[in-house]
Amino acid sequence: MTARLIDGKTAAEAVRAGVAAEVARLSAAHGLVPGLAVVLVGDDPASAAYVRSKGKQTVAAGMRSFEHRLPATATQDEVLSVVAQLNADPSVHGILVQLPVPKQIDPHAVILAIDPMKDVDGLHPLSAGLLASGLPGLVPCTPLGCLYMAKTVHASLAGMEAVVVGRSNLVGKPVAQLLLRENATVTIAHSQTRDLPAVCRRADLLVAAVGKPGFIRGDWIKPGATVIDVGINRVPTADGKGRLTGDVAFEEAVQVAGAVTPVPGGVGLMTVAFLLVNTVRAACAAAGLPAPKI
Ligand SMILES: Nc1nc(=O)c2c([nH]1)NC[C@@H]1CN(c3ccc(C(=O)N[C@@H](CCC(=O)O)C(=O)O)cc3)C=[N+]21
Repeated sequence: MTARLIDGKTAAEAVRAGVAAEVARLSAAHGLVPGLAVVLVGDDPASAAYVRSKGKQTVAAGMRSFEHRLPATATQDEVLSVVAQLNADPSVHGILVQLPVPKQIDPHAVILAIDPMKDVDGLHPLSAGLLASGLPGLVPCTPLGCLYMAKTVHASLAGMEAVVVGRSNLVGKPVAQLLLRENATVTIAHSQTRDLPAVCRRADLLVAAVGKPGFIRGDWIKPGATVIDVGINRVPTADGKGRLTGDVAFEEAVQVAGAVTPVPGGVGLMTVAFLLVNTVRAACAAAGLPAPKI
Protein backbone atom coordinates (compact mmCIF):
# COMPACT_ATOMS: atom_id res chain seq x y z
CA MET A 1 0.00 0.00 0.00
CA THR A 2 1.16 3.54 -0.66
CA ALA A 3 0.14 6.36 1.64
CA ARG A 4 -2.00 9.21 0.43
CA LEU A 5 -0.05 12.49 0.22
CA ILE A 6 -1.52 15.41 2.16
CA ASP A 7 -0.74 18.25 -0.22
CA GLY A 8 0.28 21.42 1.62
CA LYS A 9 0.34 23.50 -1.54
CA THR A 10 -3.36 22.98 -2.29
CA ALA A 11 -4.36 23.31 1.36
CA ALA A 12 -2.31 26.51 1.85
CA GLU A 13 -3.77 28.03 -1.32
CA ALA A 14 -7.28 27.36 0.01
CA VAL A 15 -6.45 29.00 3.36
CA ARG A 16 -4.83 32.01 1.65
CA ALA A 17 -7.86 32.44 -0.63
CA GLY A 18 -10.05 32.59 2.50
CA VAL A 19 -7.70 35.18 4.01
CA ALA A 20 -7.74 37.34 0.87
CA ALA A 21 -11.56 37.27 0.75
CA GLU A 22 -11.81 38.26 4.42
CA VAL A 23 -9.21 41.02 4.01
CA ALA A 24 -11.18 42.44 1.05
CA ARG A 25 -14.37 42.39 3.13
CA LEU A 26 -12.73 44.06 6.17
CA SER A 27 -11.20 46.75 4.03
CA ALA A 28 -14.47 47.51 2.17
CA ALA A 29 -16.79 47.32 5.20
CA HIS A 30 -14.56 48.75 7.93
CA GLY A 31 -11.55 50.38 6.23
CA LEU A 32 -9.43 47.87 8.15
CA VAL A 33 -6.21 46.68 6.48
CA PRO A 34 -4.43 44.06 8.63
CA GLY A 35 -0.68 44.65 9.01
CA LEU A 36 2.06 42.14 9.85
CA ALA A 37 5.54 43.15 11.08
CA VAL A 38 8.41 40.68 10.93
CA VAL A 39 11.61 41.35 12.87
CA LEU A 40 14.77 39.63 11.68
CA VAL A 41 17.94 39.87 13.75
CA GLY A 42 21.09 38.75 11.94
CA ASP A 43 21.58 37.53 8.40
CA ASP A 44 20.94 33.78 8.45
CA PRO A 45 20.12 33.10 4.75
CA ALA A 46 17.39 30.53 5.54
CA SER A 47 15.65 32.99 7.90
CA ALA A 48 15.93 35.76 5.32
CA ALA A 49 14.24 33.47 2.76
CA TYR A 50 11.30 32.76 5.11
CA VAL A 51 10.91 36.45 5.86
CA ARG A 52 10.80 37.25 2.13
CA SER A 53 8.13 34.64 1.45
CA LYS A 54 6.04 35.86 4.42
CA GLY A 55 6.26 39.45 3.12
CA LYS A 56 5.22 38.45 -0.42
CA GLN A 57 2.25 36.39 0.75
CA THR A 58 1.12 39.11 3.16
CA VAL A 59 0.99 41.65 0.32
CA ALA A 60 -0.63 39.12 -2.07
CA ALA A 61 -3.47 38.67 0.46
CA GLY A 62 -4.09 42.44 0.46
CA MET A 63 -2.46 43.16 3.82
CA ARG A 64 0.38 45.48 4.84
CA SER A 65 3.83 44.01 5.42
CA PHE A 66 6.53 45.64 7.55
CA GLU A 67 10.07 44.31 7.81
CA HIS A 68 12.64 45.28 10.42
CA ARG A 69 16.17 44.00 9.96
CA LEU A 70 18.77 44.37 12.69
CA PRO A 71 22.42 43.34 12.46
CA ALA A 72 23.60 40.10 14.13
CA THR A 73 25.41 42.33 16.67
CA ALA A 74 22.19 44.08 17.80
CA THR A 75 21.73 44.36 21.57
CA GLN A 76 18.70 43.15 23.49
CA ASP A 77 17.70 46.76 24.18
CA GLU A 78 17.75 47.52 20.46
CA VAL A 79 15.45 44.57 19.73
CA LEU A 80 13.15 45.52 22.64
CA SER A 81 12.93 49.07 21.37
CA VAL A 82 11.81 47.87 17.90
CA VAL A 83 9.18 45.68 19.58
CA ALA A 84 7.97 48.66 21.68
CA GLN A 85 7.67 50.78 18.55
CA LEU A 86 5.63 48.06 16.80
CA ASN A 87 3.42 47.58 19.89
CA ALA A 88 2.58 51.29 19.72
CA ASP A 89 1.90 51.36 15.95
CA PRO A 90 -1.86 51.03 15.24
CA SER A 91 -1.22 49.91 11.63
CA VAL A 92 0.65 46.85 12.94
CA HIS A 93 -1.73 44.10 14.11
CA GLY A 94 0.73 41.21 14.21
CA ILE A 95 4.37 41.02 15.33
CA LEU A 96 6.67 38.08 14.63
CA VAL A 97 10.28 38.03 15.81
CA GLN A 98 12.05 35.40 13.74
CA LEU A 99 13.69 32.74 15.95
CA PRO A 100 16.37 31.82 16.80
CA VAL A 101 17.86 35.18 17.77
CA PRO A 102 21.64 35.70 18.27
CA LYS A 103 22.92 34.47 21.64
CA GLN A 104 23.34 37.90 23.28
CA ILE A 105 19.54 38.23 23.12
CA ASP A 106 17.19 36.39 25.50
CA PRO A 107 14.29 35.10 23.36
CA HIS A 108 11.95 34.91 26.39
CA ALA A 109 12.48 38.60 27.18
CA VAL A 110 11.68 39.51 23.58
CA ILE A 111 8.53 37.35 23.47
CA LEU A 112 7.32 38.77 26.81
CA ALA A 113 7.71 42.28 25.42
CA ILE A 114 5.30 41.65 22.52
CA ASP A 115 1.76 42.97 23.11
CA PRO A 116 -0.25 39.70 23.56
CA MET A 117 -2.95 41.16 21.26
CA LYS A 118 -0.30 41.22 18.47
CA ASP A 119 1.29 37.86 19.29
CA VAL A 120 0.60 36.14 15.94
CA ASP A 121 3.23 33.48 16.73
CA GLY A 122 1.17 32.48 19.80
CA LEU A 123 4.38 32.31 21.84
CA HIS A 124 3.59 34.77 24.63
CA PRO A 125 2.89 32.98 27.95
CA LEU A 126 -0.57 34.59 27.95
CA SER A 127 -1.36 33.00 24.55
CA ALA A 128 0.03 29.64 25.74
CA GLY A 129 -2.03 29.87 28.94
CA LEU A 130 -5.24 30.76 27.10
CA LEU A 131 -4.76 27.75 24.82
CA ALA A 132 -4.06 25.44 27.76
CA SER A 133 -7.16 26.78 29.54
CA GLY A 134 -9.40 26.26 26.50
CA LEU A 135 -9.99 30.00 26.11
CA PRO A 136 -9.92 31.97 22.83
CA GLY A 137 -6.52 33.46 21.97
CA LEU A 138 -3.82 33.42 19.32
CA VAL A 139 -2.56 29.89 18.60
CA PRO A 140 0.89 29.14 17.07
CA CYS A 141 0.73 28.85 13.26
CA THR A 142 2.47 25.50 12.72
CA PRO A 143 0.13 23.64 15.11
CA LEU A 144 -2.88 25.22 13.34
CA GLY A 145 -1.45 23.95 10.05
CA CYS A 146 -0.93 20.45 11.49
CA LEU A 147 -4.51 20.29 12.69
CA TYR A 148 -5.87 21.54 9.37
CA MET A 149 -3.92 18.83 7.53
CA ALA A 150 -5.03 16.08 9.94
CA LYS A 151 -8.63 17.19 9.37
CA THR A 152 -8.30 16.77 5.60
CA VAL A 153 -8.01 13.03 6.40
CA HIS A 154 -10.20 12.65 9.51
CA ALA A 155 -13.54 14.40 9.91
CA SER A 156 -13.19 13.92 13.68
CA LEU A 157 -10.10 13.30 15.80
CA ALA A 158 -12.17 12.29 18.84
CA GLY A 159 -10.87 9.19 20.56
CA MET A 160 -7.84 8.84 18.27
CA GLU A 161 -4.45 7.92 19.75
CA ALA A 162 -2.23 10.88 18.90
CA VAL A 163 1.50 10.85 19.60
CA VAL A 164 3.47 14.10 19.34
CA VAL A 165 7.24 13.66 19.19
CA GLY A 166 8.82 16.91 20.43
CA ARG A 167 7.91 19.29 23.26
CA SER A 168 8.85 22.77 22.02
CA ASN A 169 6.79 25.82 22.92
CA LEU A 170 6.42 26.63 19.20
CA VAL A 171 5.12 23.21 18.06
CA GLY A 172 5.07 20.17 20.38
CA LYS A 173 3.22 21.64 23.36
CA PRO A 174 0.64 23.71 21.46
CA VAL A 175 -0.11 20.95 18.91
CA ALA A 176 -0.76 18.60 21.84
CA GLN A 177 -3.17 21.16 23.34
CA LEU A 178 -5.04 21.51 20.03
CA LEU A 179 -5.34 17.72 19.68
CA LEU A 180 -6.64 17.49 23.23
CA ARG A 181 -9.21 20.18 22.40
CA GLU A 182 -10.31 17.89 19.54
CA ASN A 183 -10.77 15.04 22.06
CA ALA A 184 -7.83 12.93 20.89
CA THR A 185 -5.89 10.87 23.45
CA VAL A 186 -2.55 12.65 23.44
CA THR A 187 0.94 11.47 24.33
CA ILE A 188 3.88 13.88 24.18
CA ALA A 189 7.10 11.96 23.59
CA HIS A 190 10.63 13.37 23.52
CA SER A 191 14.33 12.54 23.56
CA GLN A 192 14.11 10.81 26.95
CA THR A 193 11.00 8.75 26.22
CA ARG A 194 11.67 5.06 26.85
CA ASP A 195 11.18 2.84 23.77
CA LEU A 196 10.15 5.68 21.48
CA PRO A 197 9.52 3.36 18.48
CA ALA A 198 6.94 1.41 20.53
CA VAL A 199 5.24 4.62 21.69
CA CYS A 200 5.06 5.89 18.08
CA ARG A 201 3.60 2.57 16.92
CA ARG A 202 0.54 3.22 19.12
CA ALA A 203 -0.33 6.34 17.14
CA ASP A 204 -3.28 6.65 14.78
CA LEU A 205 -2.00 10.20 14.32
CA LEU A 206 1.74 10.80 14.58
CA VAL A 207 3.15 14.33 14.68
CA ALA A 208 6.92 14.53 14.24
CA ALA A 209 8.53 17.76 15.48
CA VAL A 210 12.03 16.83 16.58
CA GLY A 211 14.31 18.64 14.13
CA LYS A 212 16.35 15.55 13.15
CA PRO A 213 16.28 14.50 9.48
CA GLY A 214 14.74 11.04 8.87
CA PHE A 215 14.59 10.31 12.61
CA ILE A 216 11.17 8.56 12.56
CA ARG A 217 11.55 5.26 10.70
CA GLY A 218 8.97 3.28 8.72
CA ASP A 219 8.75 0.49 11.31
CA TRP A 220 7.82 3.05 14.02
CA ILE A 221 4.58 3.76 12.16
CA LYS A 222 1.32 1.88 12.73
CA PRO A 223 -0.01 0.58 9.40
CA GLY A 224 -2.58 3.05 8.05
CA ALA A 225 -1.66 5.85 10.47
CA THR A 226 -1.73 9.53 9.52
CA VAL A 227 1.74 11.09 9.76
CA ILE A 228 2.29 14.86 10.02
CA ASP A 229 5.94 15.75 9.43
CA VAL A 230 6.82 19.15 10.93
CA GLY A 231 10.58 18.86 10.36
CA ILE A 232 12.27 21.32 7.99
CA ASN A 233 15.90 20.17 7.91
CA ARG A 234 18.40 21.33 5.31
CA VAL A 235 20.75 18.46 4.50
CA PRO A 236 23.88 18.79 2.34
CA THR A 237 23.86 17.52 -1.25
CA ALA A 238 26.66 16.86 -3.75
CA ASP A 239 25.92 20.11 -5.67
CA GLY A 240 26.39 22.11 -2.45
CA LYS A 241 22.87 23.59 -2.55
CA GLY A 242 21.39 21.32 0.11
CA ARG A 243 17.86 19.96 0.12
CA LEU A 244 14.97 20.13 2.59
CA THR A 245 13.92 16.98 4.35
CA GLY A 246 11.55 16.17 7.18
CA ASP A 247 11.87 14.36 10.52
CA VAL A 248 10.27 11.26 8.98
CA ALA A 249 12.08 8.78 6.69
CA PHE A 250 9.62 9.57 3.91
CA GLU A 251 10.33 6.68 1.51
CA GLU A 252 9.83 4.21 4.36
CA ALA A 253 6.78 6.00 5.76
CA VAL A 254 4.82 5.96 2.48
CA GLN A 255 5.01 2.15 2.49
CA VAL A 256 3.30 1.91 5.89
CA ALA A 257 1.24 5.04 6.63
CA GLY A 258 -2.30 5.72 5.45
CA ALA A 259 -1.56 9.40 4.80
CA VAL A 260 1.61 11.50 5.12
CA THR A 261 2.64 15.12 4.64
CA PRO A 262 5.62 15.72 2.33
CA VAL A 263 8.62 18.01 3.01
CA PRO A 264 8.91 20.42 1.26
CA GLY A 265 5.34 21.11 0.22
CA GLY A 266 3.71 20.20 3.52
CA VAL A 267 3.42 21.77 6.95
CA GLY A 268 5.87 24.64 6.16
CA LEU A 269 3.48 26.13 3.62
CA MET A 270 0.61 25.89 6.10
CA THR A 271 2.66 27.74 8.75
CA VAL A 272 2.87 30.84 6.57
CA ALA A 273 -0.81 30.58 5.54
CA PHE A 274 -1.90 30.50 9.20
CA LEU A 275 0.39 33.42 10.03
CA LEU A 276 -1.83 35.42 7.67
CA VAL A 277 -4.95 34.00 9.34
CA ASN A 278 -3.63 34.99 12.79
CA THR A 279 -2.87 38.51 11.56
CA VAL A 280 -6.46 38.91 10.35
CA ARG A 281 -7.75 37.52 13.68
CA ALA A 282 -5.54 39.95 15.61
CA ALA A 283 -6.69 42.88 13.45
CA CYS A 284 -10.37 42.02 14.06
CA ALA A 285 -9.83 41.69 17.81
CA ALA A 286 -8.00 45.04 17.90
CA ALA A 287 -10.86 46.71 16.01
CA GLY A 288 -13.50 45.16 18.29
CA LEU A 289 -14.93 43.13 15.38
CA PRO A 290 -16.09 39.51 15.71
CA ALA A 291 -13.55 36.76 14.97
CA PRO A 292 -13.33 36.19 11.20
CA LYS A 293 -14.62 32.88 9.81
CA ILE A 294 -11.35 31.58 8.34
N1 LIG B 1 9.12 33.24 15.48
C1 LIG B 1 9.21 32.29 14.56
N2 LIG B 1 8.08 31.71 14.09
C2 LIG B 1 8.15 30.76 13.11
O1 LIG B 1 7.10 30.21 12.69
C3 LIG B 1 9.44 30.39 12.60
C4 LIG B 1 10.57 31.04 13.13
N3 LIG B 1 10.43 31.96 14.10
N4 LIG B 1 11.81 30.72 12.69
C5 LIG B 1 12.02 29.78 11.63
C6 LIG B 1 10.91 28.76 11.54
C7 LIG B 1 10.86 28.03 10.22
N5 LIG B 1 9.57 28.38 9.63
C8 LIG B 1 9.18 27.99 8.36
C9 LIG B 1 8.08 28.53 7.73
C10 LIG B 1 7.74 28.18 6.43
C11 LIG B 1 8.49 27.25 5.73
C12 LIG B 1 8.11 26.91 4.34
O2 LIG B 1 7.31 27.60 3.70
N6 LIG B 1 8.66 25.83 3.75
C13 LIG B 1 8.34 25.42 2.41
C14 LIG B 1 9.43 25.66 1.39
C15 LIG B 1 10.75 26.18 1.90
C16 LIG B 1 11.90 26.15 0.90
O3 LIG B 1 11.79 25.55 -0.17
O4 LIG B 1 12.93 26.76 1.25
C17 LIG B 1 8.01 23.94 2.42
O5 LIG B 1 8.22 23.29 3.45
O6 LIG B 1 7.53 23.48 1.40
C18 LIG B 1 9.55 26.68 6.35
C19 LIG B 1 9.90 27.04 7.66
C20 LIG B 1 8.91 29.22 10.48
N7 LIG B 1 9.61 29.43 11.60
